[in-house]
Amino acid sequence: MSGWEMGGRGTPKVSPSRLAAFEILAAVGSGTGHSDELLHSKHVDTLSPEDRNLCTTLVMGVLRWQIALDARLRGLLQRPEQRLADPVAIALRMGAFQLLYLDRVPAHAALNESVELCREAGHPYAAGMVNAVLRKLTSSKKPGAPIYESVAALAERLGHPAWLVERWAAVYGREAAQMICEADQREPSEGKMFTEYDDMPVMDDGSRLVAELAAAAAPEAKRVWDCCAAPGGKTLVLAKRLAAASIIASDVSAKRLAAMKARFRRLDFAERIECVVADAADADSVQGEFNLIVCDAPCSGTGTLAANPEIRHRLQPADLARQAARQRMVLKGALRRLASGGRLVYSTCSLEPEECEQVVSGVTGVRRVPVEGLLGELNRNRILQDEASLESAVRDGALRTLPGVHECDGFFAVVFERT
Ligand SMILES: C[S@@+](CC[C@H](N)C(=O)[O-])C[C@H]1O[C@@H](n2cnc3c(N)ncnc32)[C@H](O)[C@@H]1O
Repeated sequence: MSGWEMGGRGTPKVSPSRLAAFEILAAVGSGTGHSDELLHSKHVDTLSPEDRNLCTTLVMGVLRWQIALDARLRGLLQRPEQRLADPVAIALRMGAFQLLYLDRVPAHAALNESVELCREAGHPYAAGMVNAVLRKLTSSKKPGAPIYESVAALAERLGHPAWLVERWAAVYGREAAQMICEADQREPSEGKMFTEYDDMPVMDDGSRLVAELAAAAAPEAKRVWDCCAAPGGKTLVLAKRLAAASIIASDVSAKRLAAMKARFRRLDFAERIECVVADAADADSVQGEFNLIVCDAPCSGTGTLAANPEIRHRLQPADLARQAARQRMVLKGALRRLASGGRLVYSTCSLEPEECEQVVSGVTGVRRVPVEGLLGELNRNRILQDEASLESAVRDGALRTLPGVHECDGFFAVVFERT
C-alpha cells in the first residue's frame, strides 16, 4: 500500500509531511528510489512549504541517523533480536528522530503520528509496541560520554557503518575519521572556498574545485571532453573558464544526459556545449583527440554522505572492487582520446583508495602533473579565497579533500599529461 493512498482513506490522522516522509523512507529502504529524487518529486512539490520542510528534515535526518537510532531503539525493545517489519521500523525511527533531534516538534505529535503511521501501513498489532517504546525513549536517560570509545562505537554514535569508519581511521587517522562522520551528519553548508559564486552553477565546492583545477590545467585547450558529465556541474565551470574551447559533454545514461541538456538550455554560456550519449569506456564513442579530458568517474560517493545519506546503508565492502573495475575501464577509454601534450583529470567523490589512488597507480604513457602548482594558479588568479587553506588537501601530488577537514565534500583528483 502506498502512503499517498493511506492518506486518502477517511480522515487523515497523519500529517501530510510525515506521510510523505514515511513513503519516501519506505521507497529508499526497499531500493526503489533515491531520497534526493523523491524529495524533488511532483508529490512533494504539492505540499505546503512548511510540510515540505518537515518532510525533508525527517527523510534526511532519519537516513543520516538511522544506525544510531536503531542502536538506541534496540535497547528499548523487549525482543531486540527479532527483525521488525520495515514499516514498523520506519515509524519507530521517525518517532525517535523527532524526539531525540528536533526540539521544535511536540513530543505528543511525534509519538502519536508514529503510532498512527504504523497502524495505517497495515501493522495495527505493532502500534502498542511503537507507543510503548517511544514513551520509554522520552523518559530514558541520554547515554553519557564513554571513557574510551572504539572506532566501531564512534561509528554507531555518529550513524555510520563500522566497516566504513574503520577504513577511514586506517587511511586518514582516527581524528579525521571522526571529523568526516560529524560533517556527514550536518546539512551541507553554503560555499566559502571561492571568491565568486553569483555567476557559477550551484554545486559543492569540492566538485567545483576539481573543475577549476581542470580548467587551470589546460587554459589554452581547444577541444575539451567531459566524458562522465551528467548532471553537468563541472562542464558548466569548464564552459565559463574556457570560453574559446569547443566542449563535448557525454554520459552513458540517456536519462541523465537529457536532464543535463535541459539544464544547459537555460544558460546562454552553455549553448556551445555539445551533449552526446556515449560510453567513455568505448574510445570510439567520440571522434578525434582532446587537449583536455575530465574523467569524473562514477563511484561509491562516500565523500558525499551529508547530501546522499542513504549511500552508507546500501554500500557493501565488495562494491568497491566492482566500482574500481568500471573506473579503470572508463579511464582507459578516456586516455585513448588524449592528444599529445594534452591533460586529463581523473576524479571521484569517493574516500576509498580502491577507487582513487589504486585506479591511477597503474596508468602508463602519461606523466603526473602535481596539483600544487594548479592550486597556486587558482590562488594567483583570485579564484580561491585567500583563506581557503588547501595545503592539507594535497597528498602525493593529488587533490584529496575530506568532509569536515576541508569545507567541502570529499573529492580525489589527479592530473595526467600525455607525454
Ligand atoms: C560522478 S557523476 C558525474 C558528475 C558530473 N561530472 C558533475 O560534475 O556534475 C558520474 C557520471 O558518470 C556516468 N557514467 C557511468 N558510467 C559511464 C560510462 N561508462 N561512460 C560515461 N559515463 C558514465 C553516470 O551516468 C554519471 O552521470
